[in-house]
Amino acid sequence: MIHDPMGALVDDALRDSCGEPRHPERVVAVQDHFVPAKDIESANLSKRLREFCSKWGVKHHYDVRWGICHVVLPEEGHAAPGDVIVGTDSHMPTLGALGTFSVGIGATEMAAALIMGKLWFRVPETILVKLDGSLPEMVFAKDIILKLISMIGVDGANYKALEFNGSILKVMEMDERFVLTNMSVEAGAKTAIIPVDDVTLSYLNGRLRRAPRPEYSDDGSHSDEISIDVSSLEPLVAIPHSPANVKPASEVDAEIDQAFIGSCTGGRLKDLEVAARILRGRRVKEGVRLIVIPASRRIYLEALRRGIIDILIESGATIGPPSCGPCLGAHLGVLAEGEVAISTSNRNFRGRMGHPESRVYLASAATVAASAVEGRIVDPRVIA
Ligand SMILES: CC(C)[C@H](C(=O)O)[C@@H](O)C(=O)O
Ligand code: SF4
Repeated sequence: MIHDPMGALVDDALRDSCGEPRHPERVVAVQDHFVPAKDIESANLSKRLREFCSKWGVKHHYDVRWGICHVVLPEEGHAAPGDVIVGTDSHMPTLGALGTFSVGIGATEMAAALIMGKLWFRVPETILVKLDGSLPEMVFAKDIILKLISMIGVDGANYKALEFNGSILKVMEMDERFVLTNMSVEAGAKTAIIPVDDVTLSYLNGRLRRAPRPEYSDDGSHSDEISIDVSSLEPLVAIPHSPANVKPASEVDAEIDQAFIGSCTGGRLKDLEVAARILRGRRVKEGVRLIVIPASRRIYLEALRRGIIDILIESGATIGPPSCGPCLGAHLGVLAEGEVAISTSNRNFRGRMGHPESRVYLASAATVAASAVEGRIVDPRVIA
């Protein structure tokens, strides 16, 4: 997978190596970060990726409108259990929720992978993360993964694989599973995986382009094990400037300027649905900007059909086109100096969503929606 911010670099690296893609039919290109183009530089990047695709015969090219790569690949059937997938984005492990081995790589490695059709990896050790219990009201996968990151730290899983298992997975839908694998990266994980089960197979039904070949861990193959009883969790927030800096939402005291519901870990249908449940019949606080960006056009369409978008707009939200949007401070909601945002995205590093003196808090869609109503960070159970 190659996307718009990296396509030009991959093209340069290919040219420097005098090579060409061996299997263009295995390449997927997605225009998602700076779309629709926000300035001349991003327009040029998008153009370079388009030219790359036509030059090398890359047919799976998802241009402006399709959505974010980590959402589009699974939706369009490009991630099958057992696949080894590489992509020029750090959140590639998201696809591990479908039982793939998926990792992020740089442009030169991508050039090598394209030319050779293979890459070298050291097999990562696997930490088993056992999630048992039952999720309390208004507690979601985002709260579970924030809890895990706070327990092991931003380097706690460096070059390791995180495997999620336990009784909670049996009742966890795909939209939530992707949140766990996506944000494993924020704990340093090389990749993440969830064993393929009926939930995976029913999600894949009708989408897949090839037969699934699920792989399962051997007994005793994990280097470590972490258990979390999710019954004891409450809505959590990562406070600036680290995803490991986690506190209960009820203990955070912060007024907000902007609330963002979107990104590859917070713009799925489930997130929009949960937000609409809270925002129905309520108004976003005067002075707060609520920006909602469905992570793909399929999600956008489904949210329209279900009346979710109406509820969000009536509450005062602005809806943006499927893209990464403000997640990396690119466009559609960049923060000014001193501004504070709460966001369903995955990173709150200094300056991530705009000015270095802005502050970003991370939370579930429920916590973000409730905070938009109150104008300050709150535990969503106070208004749910
Ligand atoms: C721009 C891209 C290379 C980057 C990444 O690899 O993660 C982005 O998606 C991010 O989330 O910071
Ligand atoms: S939504 Fe954010 S985290 Fe995800 S790929 Fe885009 S910029 Fe990266």
